[in-house]
Amino acid sequence: MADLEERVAHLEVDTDAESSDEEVQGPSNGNVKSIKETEKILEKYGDRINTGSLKKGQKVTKDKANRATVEQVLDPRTMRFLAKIINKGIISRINGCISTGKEANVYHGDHEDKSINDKEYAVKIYKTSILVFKDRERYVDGEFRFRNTKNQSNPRKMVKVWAEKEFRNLKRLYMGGIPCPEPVELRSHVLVMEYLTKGEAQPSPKLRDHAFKDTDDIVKFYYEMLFHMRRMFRECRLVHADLSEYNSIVHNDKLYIIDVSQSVEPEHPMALDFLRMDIKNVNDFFSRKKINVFPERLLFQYITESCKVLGINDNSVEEMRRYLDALPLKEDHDQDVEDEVFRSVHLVRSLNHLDERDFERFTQGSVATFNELVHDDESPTGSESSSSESSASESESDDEEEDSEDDTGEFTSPRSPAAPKGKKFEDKDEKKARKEAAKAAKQEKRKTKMKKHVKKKLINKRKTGK
Ligand SMILES: Nc1ncnc2c1ncn2[C@@H]1O[C@H](COP(=O)(O)OP(=O)(O)OP(=O)(O)O)[C@@H](O)[C@H]1O
Ligand SMILES: [Mg+2]
Repeated sequence: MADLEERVAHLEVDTDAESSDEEVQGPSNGNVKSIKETEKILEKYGDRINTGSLKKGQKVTKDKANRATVEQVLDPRTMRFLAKIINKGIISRINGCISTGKEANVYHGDHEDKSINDKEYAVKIYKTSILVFKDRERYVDGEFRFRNTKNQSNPRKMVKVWAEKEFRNLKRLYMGGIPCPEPVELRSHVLVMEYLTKGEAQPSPKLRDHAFKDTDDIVKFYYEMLFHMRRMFRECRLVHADLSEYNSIVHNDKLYIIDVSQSVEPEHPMALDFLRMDIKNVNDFFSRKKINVFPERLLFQYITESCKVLGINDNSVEEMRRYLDALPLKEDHDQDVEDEVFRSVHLVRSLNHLDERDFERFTQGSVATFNELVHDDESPTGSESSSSESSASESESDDEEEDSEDDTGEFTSPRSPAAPKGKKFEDKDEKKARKEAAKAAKQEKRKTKMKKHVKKKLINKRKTGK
């Protein structure tokens, strides 16, 4: 690990140097000096940069025509940052583009002289188009680490923050031992990282394009994905927030996580919503591969709960696997409804995050708190971790009545308060009377309880109404 720390520790984000540099030189203010400077850079590097799509075994072309395209694709500022990266000796050329996304383009870079450096790099260059920003704000707002990000409307500043977020998040994953491209260098909105390749400069496939050998192979990658999600949350304190088969790569038969620019810390106001969406996306992909997946609520608990609560040791993949093996799989579509309800619950982190407006609904048991939500009566830990946050449901449910839904369509917490200790000393008659009263209350409640088929219709209506 020391070697790992060394290799990553020196990676300090030196965007400050850039920003001053950028302020002085910024060609956007069109001063003559910077235009001349750009000319010089293009002169020197233009023919070593190929922005066309990367072909198998393609070498960089030297022709002038290529320079024209470079000028179109890479603006002068980007060229300047690229020149710095080349000057630093990390790469000596860009061989082609491996992906053009809505947020960024990813290029393949390496060193012509393999004796100097035989590594290959992915160079991710972020776009500054405003329209992408709308989408990004919600991932930066509420992030403690980026609380001082001012002028979010300034695309150049925002794109730098976005690239810095990805760089820092990648570092956390890399240090946390989660397979991901090693972060190498960040210059403003240009991020250099390890290139995951299957040879001949070709990128290793996304999970979506991986040719699974058999069902065991599919289950293996499903488990690996879940291990990574838990480790990201527990060790790296990150929720990916855009996890899917598009943002994971199968490299050397292992699952790698990429594209962590939007990842947030668990304290982010929407972290738990993002996590539930990640769980849904992962489950959707693997169920399309025809394997039984786990209920989303149980996965949410698996990813977020401490080792103590789950009774596992995170350092043992065996124990993490055994825990999952013991979880009940989703059998039928009924549980799709449960998943849908789980996802629609308005989730507050804990009672002290409860807004005034929610308090009313909480006392009626129609808002779940994070702890309550992930536990049910069966789980051994239910009483332990939620006693502090037990819901105020009016009566104890002795029998296995399934979670009921009140008329707001909200999910009422399945958790009933842990039986007070003193009960075992109460006398027989009193206990009998209490049970009678509880039964009567339950009958009463059952009359207004939403029938399963109605719940289903309600959910479907919501679905089609989308
Ligand atoms: N380090 C890498 N090694 C190999 N391939 C990579 C690497 N990083 C990214 N890629 C490839 O480039 C694609 C886009 O990368 P990424 O998802 O990080 O960018 P993006 O801006 O989110 O693009 P998109 O909008 O398409 O998701 C990935 O799906 C992957 O195929
Ligand atoms: Mg992506």
